[in-house]
Amino acid sequence: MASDSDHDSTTELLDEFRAIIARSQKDFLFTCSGSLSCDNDPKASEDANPVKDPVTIRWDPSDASTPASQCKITFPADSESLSALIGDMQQATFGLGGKDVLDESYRKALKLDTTAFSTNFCPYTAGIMDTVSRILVPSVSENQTCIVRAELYKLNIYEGPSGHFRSHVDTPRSSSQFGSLVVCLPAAHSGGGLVVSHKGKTINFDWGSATSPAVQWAAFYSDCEHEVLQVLSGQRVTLTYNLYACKTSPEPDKAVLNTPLAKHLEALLSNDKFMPEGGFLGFHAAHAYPHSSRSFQANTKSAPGGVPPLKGIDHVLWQTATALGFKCFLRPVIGYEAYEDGEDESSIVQGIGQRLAFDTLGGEVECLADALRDDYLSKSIHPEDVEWLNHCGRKNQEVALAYTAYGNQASTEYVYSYCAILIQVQGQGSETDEDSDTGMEVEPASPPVISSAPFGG
Ligand SMILES: O=C(O)CCC(=O)C(=O)O
Ligand SMILES: [Fe+2]
Repeated sequence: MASDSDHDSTTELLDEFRAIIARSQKDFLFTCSGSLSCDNDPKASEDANPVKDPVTIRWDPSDASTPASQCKITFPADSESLSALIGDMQQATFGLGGKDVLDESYRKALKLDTTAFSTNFCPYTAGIMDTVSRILVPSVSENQTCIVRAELYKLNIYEGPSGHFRSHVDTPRSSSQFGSLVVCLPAAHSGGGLVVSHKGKTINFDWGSATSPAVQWAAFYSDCEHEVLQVLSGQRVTLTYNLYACKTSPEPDKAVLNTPLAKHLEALLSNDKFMPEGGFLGFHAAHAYPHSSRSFQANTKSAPGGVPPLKGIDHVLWQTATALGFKCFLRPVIGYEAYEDGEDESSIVQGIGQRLAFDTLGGEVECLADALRDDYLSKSIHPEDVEWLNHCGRKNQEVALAYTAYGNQASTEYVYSYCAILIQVQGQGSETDEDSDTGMEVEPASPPVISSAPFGG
């Protein structure tokens, strides 16, 4: 039996580790940005001015008799030259509860799909993807390669005086999508700031206030809420891209073991007085992750229960625990209504789902939590059996599984899930048998590998 002093020493270790996690969490960025000058200064070096050729867009005219020469625009562009393009664009919709909706009070913007336009702008040659990989796709060791891919999604124009897009998250197109990239082309406008928020922090990218022509951009984790404020005048022209990541090596990154976080986690987990009966050390993930249906996964090559690319502190904690030899699970945290025996009033309690993919994902967001609860909550572990490193940080009602109520596209295949990372502690007396019943489905291979990246949606 554990004595009082054993208990005190493990409590102290656990509290220290909680403090380290809380501090580290603040260090992680959720967005990055840049500006590429379009001043054609012949003296500027290529590094300082990577957008050498003017950015050009060519598009399909809505009237087939319009000559191709009139369906081309070069940036920086003024209102007059943008008018032909604007005339050939359609109103942009957004996703709400699995349906595409046109509602100008929520989103007023024009769009062209990638089937209807092409551009010479390339985020790789412009150096944007290097910055995005460095900042948003956390470090991988030399023996790990990570493929980061940007897929052009839309051309949008938000026009003054009323273009805007209210708060939403970007609908995940596959479990390997981690982010979104917005590239704002040089065209005069005012207002229209892109405001990105995460855990109480907010950043406003106000591209309309640039004093000289530039291609300005921002990338962010696509589960972060964001909005386009009202454009007051002019035209705000953007290219949007979906960002995908795929780690190709199953090796945990040993470099993470040199951090204070790793030293403390090791001290805690190697202390045989800590959770002597075994159990789980849990962390309410800083980010939400795509939750997909098994039938959808069966049709793609992504493995059921596969772990999506983790973001920020979530990635670091996972890497650290796996590099220390512990098994980790990424699981949805579900809020559901429960009735106490003999009570008439229900209360919202949290449950941990058995896996991050389930059988009956439908279009109706409301059905999702119910379906999940019925599908596998009964078999899963209870949150009270977990030693938590942090609080959930959301009001109980918001712990609901999916929150793509407002997305930028309708989806019935992927929604985001609030998640927990669970680190399995074996305990002294507990079985070490791989097949011991944890109440959890085992991940394939060594997460966070995605064995075959389902690039694209
Ligand atoms: O134009 C922007 O800055 C962002 C647009 C956006 O959020 C979207 O298309 O989903
Ligand atoms: Fe968006």
